[in-house]
Amino acid sequence: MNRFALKAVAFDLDGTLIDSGPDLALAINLMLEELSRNSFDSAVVQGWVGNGVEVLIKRALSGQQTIDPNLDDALYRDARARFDRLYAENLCINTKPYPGVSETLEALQAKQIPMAVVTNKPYPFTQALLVELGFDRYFDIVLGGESLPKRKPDPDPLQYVLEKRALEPSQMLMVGDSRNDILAAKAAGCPSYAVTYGYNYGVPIAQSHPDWVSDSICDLEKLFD
Ligand SMILES: O=C(O)COP(=O)(O)O
Ligand SMILES: [Mg+2]
Repeated sequence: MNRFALKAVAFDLDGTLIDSGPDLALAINLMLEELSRNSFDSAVVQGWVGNGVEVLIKRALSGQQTIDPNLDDALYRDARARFDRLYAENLCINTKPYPGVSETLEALQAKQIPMAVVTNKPYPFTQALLVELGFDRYFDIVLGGESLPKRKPDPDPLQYVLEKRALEPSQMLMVGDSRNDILAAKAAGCPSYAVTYGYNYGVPIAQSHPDWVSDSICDLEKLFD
């Protein structure tokens, strides 16, 4: 992979820039409680993060990673309304940036590297968290999981950013924690950098064959020297 071609970065959010899993699990368990359903260990719920809120809620209602094909749509819609309220109320209780994230964003901005957020998290939660954590000033493009008709692992959100920036796929690095990020990057033709600390359904991210894999986001900045 020719790192010298790199001119821009697209970052995943949950599990890459911020450890939002505990607050997502809290909101899911409060939602399940309101629906008089059993709650789950935070770690179990965090293992279901990565395909957006609809899939997360459907997994929670199914009680497992594989969504029950007979899940009632009215139940989902009721649960979604409850989750949206409960997560908005508990958005940033325990959510914090991973080590090295602030320094990396600062260093890339100093190098004038354009940065985008491409997340499967709904846009309103994404934007509110970026503002709350003081990260919104780093990103001129922020796409949520419901911003476009298709989300990661489809390449569409990355292609949208490439078009806006008039860049070739090889010029934009996708940075993520889950196989959906790496699949989206490969489908768009973008190189990918995976961090090992996020949420990837308990599977090592190296199995998705990113171009770079690291325990830390700090190594990323050196690719832009
Ligand atoms: O909300 C999710 O399911 C995951 O969000 P992410 O794409 O930022 O990891
Ligand atoms: Mg993620």
